[in-house]
Amino acid sequence: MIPAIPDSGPFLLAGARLLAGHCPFRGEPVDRDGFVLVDLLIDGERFAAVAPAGTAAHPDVRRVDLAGRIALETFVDAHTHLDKAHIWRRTHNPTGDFWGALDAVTRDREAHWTAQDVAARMDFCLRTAYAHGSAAIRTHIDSVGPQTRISWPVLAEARERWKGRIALQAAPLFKIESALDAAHMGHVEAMLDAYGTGVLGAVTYMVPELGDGLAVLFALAERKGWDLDFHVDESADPEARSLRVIADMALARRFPGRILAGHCCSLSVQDEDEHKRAIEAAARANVSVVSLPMCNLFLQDRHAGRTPRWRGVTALHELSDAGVEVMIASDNVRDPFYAYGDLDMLEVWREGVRILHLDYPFARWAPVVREAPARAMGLALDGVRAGAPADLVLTDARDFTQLFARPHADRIVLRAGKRAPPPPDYAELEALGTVP
Ligand SMILES: O=c1cc[nH]c(=O)[nH]1
Repeated sequence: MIPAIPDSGPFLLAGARLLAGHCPFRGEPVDRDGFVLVDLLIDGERFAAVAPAGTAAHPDVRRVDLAGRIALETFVDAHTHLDKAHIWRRTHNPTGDFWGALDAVTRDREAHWTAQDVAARMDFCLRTAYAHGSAAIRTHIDSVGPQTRISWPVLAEARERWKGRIALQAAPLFKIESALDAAHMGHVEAMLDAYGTGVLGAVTYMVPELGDGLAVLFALAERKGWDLDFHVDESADPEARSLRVIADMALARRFPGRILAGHCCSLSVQDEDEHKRAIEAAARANVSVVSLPMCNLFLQDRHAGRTPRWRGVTALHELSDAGVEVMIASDNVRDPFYAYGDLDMLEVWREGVRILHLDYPFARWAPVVREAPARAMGLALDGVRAGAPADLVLTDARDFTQLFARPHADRIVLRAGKRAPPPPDYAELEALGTVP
């Protein structure tokens, strides 16, 4: 059990196991998993000192002996859908596949997504993510028909309310064909101007309008100085090749912003030539890729009466080896696209390790839940160093297999030196009317 943490500082967390890459000093012994042992002095909201274990003796300060337990930095979740979350009991996915999800969400959105409904579910999500240790989140916002004008003000209000605790970004979500509809794009542009976070996006797949639709989005993003974030080739069809189309367009236009491509599932079922060409193009165009391992495992290769043979995830190792910035994220939570999940990046990491083999060595992949998504989102993170906010996720694990063997529901999330509240109770969802 993790020892009790004082309610107020100053206090010393002695003998914490911190990833060497997160440690502000060098020269201390690094263990087989890539951790160093450190002492962390916390005073008020900030770290007052970070020192090699055993060297920060403060006789007047309360000492908590972590005895080699792992202390992680907070997480960054670059791809979520806070506007859809927790609608499962109201509208489930009868087939469990992608098309069943799309149809169910459309029905639920048209019937229920008032500002109040979206705001309540979004706030539940943010409290959950905060409790699990996330400090930054990007959500996609379904921007279709009248929903566009309902959801964006809600997002802006949540963003303001969570400022300083969770950095919240958002990208609009609509089919790429809709980029050719001037009225639709007028609404999207107006909402992003008023309430957006400088990120434009859409869902891309192999429709005849793909090139023209992308050109509209690239041109708008260039004019506004926005980044781009796409849902790309979320499919088992090897002919789904929009990742390369996006990368080629970025190169041709010398796009100056950041581009994040989510899913890219079909990349891992393409023939060797196409697979290589797409990866090379993504690397040259500086397109980052976020894999959504839990949602892909749920939706992809699902056929009634047949056991799945494919994990559904993109070629993350090959992308990383080619120099593409790669990361993993939560994606959907208890909605028709994914029936489970809890905006818990430690769960995403644990499942990512298993589904995508993000181990051997574990530490090489640790940036996929923090540094890589932060770069893709353009965020500057405070690390563990004297003067920085005392933000940590304390666990009972002492090595990576202990970290990934258990869910660590007993973790202690420290934000600005104080223990974060636990995740909200599901009973709240009943009271919010999100459950029939
Ligand atoms: O919400 C969505 C939309 C598209 N694809 C997903 O995985 N989730």
